[in-house]
Amino acid sequence: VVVGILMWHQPPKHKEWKGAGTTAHFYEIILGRCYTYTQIVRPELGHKDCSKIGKAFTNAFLSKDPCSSTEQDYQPLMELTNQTVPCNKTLLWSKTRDLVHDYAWVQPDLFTLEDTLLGYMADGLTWCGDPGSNEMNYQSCPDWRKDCSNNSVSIFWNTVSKRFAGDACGVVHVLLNGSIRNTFDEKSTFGRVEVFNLHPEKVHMLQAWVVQDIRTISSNSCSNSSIKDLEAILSKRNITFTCQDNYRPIRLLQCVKDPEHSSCRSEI
Ligand SMILES: Nc1nc2c(c(=O)[nH]1)N1CN2[C@@H]2O[C@H](COP(=O)(O)OP(=O)(O)OC[C@H]3O[C@@H]1[C@H](O)[C@@H]3O)[C@@H](O)[C@H]2O
Repeated sequence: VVVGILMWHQPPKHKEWKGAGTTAHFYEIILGRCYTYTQIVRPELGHKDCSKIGKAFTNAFLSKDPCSSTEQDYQPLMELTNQTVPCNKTLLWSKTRDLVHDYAWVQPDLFTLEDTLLGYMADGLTWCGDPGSNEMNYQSCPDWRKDCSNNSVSIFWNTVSKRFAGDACGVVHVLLNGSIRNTFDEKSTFGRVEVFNLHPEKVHMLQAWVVQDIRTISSNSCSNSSIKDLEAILSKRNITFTCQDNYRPIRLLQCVKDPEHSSCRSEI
């Protein structure tokens, strides 16, 4: 009888992956973030059924192969979290995660994906399930490079990024990193998903702000060859492209963290 009870108590056997496992207390975190967002951060969004949204989120990946995740898996969740971003207020980014959120924090009328309900709920978390169990796999989840690219987390970000770009209108902004060789990376989510889901009949301009690390020598990174590639893609899609080097408000934000740097000493 003891052996039977011990066998019965065996934790579910999950497949071993090379990435970190589901974030501990995942369900409680997304539920709490949903209530925080809808009741405190953006109450103007109106009532959302957070328990339904939480269930739709976990149902998107529980008991499913975490290497065969699809956009379809996330459709019920997407339908419960529709949100309109005002025209001219969409802010995309690539390889500038920290700086873009510092800037969005001081410019609350701009929306990065994290400033929408789904992005706010999922930011920084990991999650995956397992076909052989109805439990989350807290031990490991697929790594994008070492296991598979169609994993639960990557497909989620592709799906929500696609809708976020598709919903944009007016002038869209993107914050790019002028300190790396591929300032515009065609393989990034911005380059692969968002650029191609902007609707030319709604979005007439994409304005790029290219920022460089404050310690690197400032050169005109808007003339970077990868930026020319971005311009070519957009002109084929009938979207005007403009580029601004070291946009002053963002430069000032960088100087907050590095006030003694020579380029920060000019009069404000
Ligand atoms: N927490 C967030 N993650 C992501 C957002 C996002 O908005 N929030 N993403 C993607 N994303 C995930 O971040 C890394 C790559 O970033 P990184 O290599 O720095 O840049 P990406 O262009 O791939 O992605 C940023 C772009 O896509 C949306 C957001 O609206 C930005 O305009 C990759 O795993 C993506 O799946």
